[in-house]
Amino acid sequence: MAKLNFGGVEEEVVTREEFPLEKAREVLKDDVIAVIGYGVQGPGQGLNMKDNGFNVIVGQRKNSKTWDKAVADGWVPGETLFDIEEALEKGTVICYLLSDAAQIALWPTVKKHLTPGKTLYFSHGFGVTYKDQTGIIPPADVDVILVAPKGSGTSLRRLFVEGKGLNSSFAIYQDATGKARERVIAMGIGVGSGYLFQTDFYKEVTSDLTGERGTLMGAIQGIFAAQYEVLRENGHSPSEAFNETVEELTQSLMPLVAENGMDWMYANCSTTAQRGALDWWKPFKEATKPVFEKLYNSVKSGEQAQISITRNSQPDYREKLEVELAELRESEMWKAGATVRSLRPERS
Ligand SMILES: NC(=O)c1ccc[n+]([C@@H]2O[C@H](COP(=O)([O-])OP(=O)(O)OC[C@H]3O[C@@H](n4cnc5c(N)ncnc54)[C@H](O)[C@@H]3O)[C@@H](O)[C@H]2O)c1
Ligand SMILES: CC(C)(O)[C@@H](O)C(=O)O
Ligand SMILES: [Mg+2]
Ligand SMILES: [Mg+2]
Repeated sequence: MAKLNFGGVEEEVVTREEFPLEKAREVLKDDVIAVIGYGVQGPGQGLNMKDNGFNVIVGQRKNSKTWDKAVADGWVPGETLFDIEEALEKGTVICYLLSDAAQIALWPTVKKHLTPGKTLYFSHGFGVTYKDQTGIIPPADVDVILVAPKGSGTSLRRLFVEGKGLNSSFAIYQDATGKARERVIAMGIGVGSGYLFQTDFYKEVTSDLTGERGTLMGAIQGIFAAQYEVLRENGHSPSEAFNETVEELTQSLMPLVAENGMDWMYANCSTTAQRGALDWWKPFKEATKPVFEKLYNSVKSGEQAQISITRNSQPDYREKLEVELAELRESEMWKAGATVRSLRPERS
């Protein structure tokens, strides 16, 4: 593993150079990798592994939209696409990529097919960390591993196709074969990770649940909405408010942050902007830190997991989510956003 200095802290990471794809293929050459579930991660990881030369099959409910999507993506019924039980039977590595809530309902079926020597693979520490709530307790004679791409399965696939890669964390919960380490790294390389950093199941789930509720998804929408509202309440037009809140960030400034860090983005703005940003980031930090602390505690206590399980286990959870997503989509801010996006020169 390469030792690198992350802001003064030494960490070990696994790069593609030290664990090349050929080695990953060699490690898993006798395996049948069964991707169970074809939502967001299923297609990303499954297609990347297939294109990387691994022996991959998909297990999905027949007569479902996602079965049809799998067929459209090139998986062949009876050859590489099976119903869930058949895929569980054939797979030696079971990639459990159903939604976290659905993993609970299907667990007794999965467990039945986890014969000694098989590998149970997750992309989230959720199921086993919150085992008191999920009932997911793997048998002792299987390897239990995790590769969690740090981003959407959609980006995982897109970046792979572009010859790039998302970073992933990896963890070992149970090493029954003594080979779990090389097998988890081989899976991580196989799904198209740019590099891999080690964690454990607990740290993965607590950081991941915090991140997506926080700056990655929840907090960002909250801050956008607050600023947009203040601008509108003070007489600014929707296009001005949207451009000054979202469009400039995603189109101009975040790419600069991604490329070379925050100070470099600041340095590419006016001295007036820099003065203001340097003065104001601290009050924003102070105002939001208590919310992040509350969030982290709610994750740590298992409350966030329980909410997710309860809400996403209801038979009509999809319809209810769709109503809430539609509320966002139909808000003035995001409707203004749709118009702004349509005006991007590359779209016209
Ligand atoms: N979405 C992401 O990009 C992402 C990123 C990193 C990690 N993860 C993790 O990867 C795993 C899979 O997440 P996802 O977002 O791809 O899942 P998802 O919510 O898209 O659902 C995956 C599949 O579960 C199926 N499903 C739902 N309920 C079912 C049921 N009762 N019986 C059988 N199948 C059912 C759906 O049809 C779908 O094919 C989760 O552990 C998640 O936390 C997801
Ligand atoms: C893509 C995310 C937010 O990183 C993932 O954690 C998820 O749950 O979908
Ligand atoms: Mg997540
Ligand atoms: Mg995540």
